[in-house]
Amino acid sequence: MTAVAAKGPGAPFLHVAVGVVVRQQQVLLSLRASHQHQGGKWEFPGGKVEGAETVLAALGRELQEELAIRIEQASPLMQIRHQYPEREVLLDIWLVEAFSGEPKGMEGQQVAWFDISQLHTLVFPDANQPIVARLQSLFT
Ligand SMILES: Nc1nc2c([nH]c(=O)n2[C@H]2C[C@H](O)[C@@H](COP(=O)(O)OP(=O)(O)OP(=O)(O)O)O2)c(=O)[nH]1
Ligand SMILES: [Mg+2]
Repeated sequence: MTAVAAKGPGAPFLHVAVGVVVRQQQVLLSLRASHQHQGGKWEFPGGKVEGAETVLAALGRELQEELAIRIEQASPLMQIRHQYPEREVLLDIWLVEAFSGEPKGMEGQQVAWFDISQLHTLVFPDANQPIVARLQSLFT
């Protein structure tokens, strides 16, 4: 069962597996559909952790479903707890250092590679700012 959205301290939060897929100095992003929560913003691909799944298993499943790639090597990068007005999320963020297949938007979403040095020009969900900062310090 997926944790449901609710407000306030101690309330259930949404556990989200997030993949920072890197290749050379670039990172892969997907555009969230306008009808989604935080729609119209660029995201790191991923999605909700389901049931008893590990975060890495959830990430593998989501990257397969959304991009048709298979993770070959990944390591934990950071966690971010963020309270949106509508819901609280725990982003479990992994660096995906190797993968097989060529990513494509399997759910009709726009996907693109961006130079890490250009990430500051894009609009991300509010929770993501620390990820962008970390990547810029790691890759420059
Ligand atoms: N994937 C992803 N989600 C993010 C990022 N930043 C951020 O705040 N989120 C939030 C937005 C959503 O509230 C939540 C992800 O939930 P979601 O509903 O899109 O997950 P999902 O892919 O399982 O979607 P679905 O199958 O239910 O459509 O995490 C990010 O960089 N990537
Ligand atoms: Mg998703």
